[in-house]
Amino acid sequence: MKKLPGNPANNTALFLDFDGTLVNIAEKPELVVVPDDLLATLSKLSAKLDGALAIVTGRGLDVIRSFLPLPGLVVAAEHGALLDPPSASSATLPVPPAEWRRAFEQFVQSHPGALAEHKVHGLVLHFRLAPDAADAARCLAEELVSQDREKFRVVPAHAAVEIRPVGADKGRAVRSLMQRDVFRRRVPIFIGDDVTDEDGISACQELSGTGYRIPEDFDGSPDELRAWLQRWAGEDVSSAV
Ligand SMILES: O=P(O)(O)OC[C@H]1O[C@H](O[C@H]2O[C@H](CO)[C@@H](O)[C@H](O)[C@H]2O)[C@H](O)[C@@H](O)[C@@H]1O
Repeated sequence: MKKLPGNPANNTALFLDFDGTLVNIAEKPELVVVPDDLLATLSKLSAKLDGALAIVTGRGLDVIRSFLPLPGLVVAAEHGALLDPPSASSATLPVPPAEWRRAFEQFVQSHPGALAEHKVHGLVLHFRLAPDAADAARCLAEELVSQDREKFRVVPAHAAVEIRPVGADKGRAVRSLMQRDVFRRRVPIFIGDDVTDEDGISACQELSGTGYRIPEDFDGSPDELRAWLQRWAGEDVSSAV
């Protein structure tokens, strides 16, 4: 376990993952609960960091904006495939073929409890409520991606498997955001919980920053992270956790 900075420097650029990091994992993607005070904490921290705070998530852009409706909050959605505000130079990534979307829907029909999540550039097959379908879900994703490995890849997720464009990863998102005036010359910190967050942590380390992991550094608990963020934001956390 790394020692957490009690009071991180104000020249930090802070990159936060969403699911399993800012909010607890839920049985279905739409069931996550955003605690009442989280928006106020993020808003205060963003102001403290002069806007150098970004949410870097696998969620779709509209979805994350609906969970965190904070004007001016920088977001990298779909693992960095979509930046908001967008980059002038952002490359256009491919979208999955309609047949792949249909194949996921057919899978869901024949595997009760499984869920298909459709994003602009990616597709997720969730099996948290259908654990027996895990192997078949992974096989289907691999089979589809084998048709176009130049453009797409399969990425494991928490109780899910995702098809994602080659070139969409959280490290790329961090490097791109760090070139913006708001983030440039700051010390980046990435906080995440999952294998997809490792790209973001590595990018921060390359840029002389660091990363923290929920399992090791926050006792496996988004509650602990939120309390730490609240203290950093200057809030009273005595009754918050
Ligand atoms: O990058 P993140 O913000 O961590 O998003 C990763 C994926 O999170 C969501 O799925 C995961 O969380 C769900 C809600 O807790 C859970 O039900 C599911 O089992 C997890 O895999 C989201 O649905 C995906 O789109 C994100 O890529």
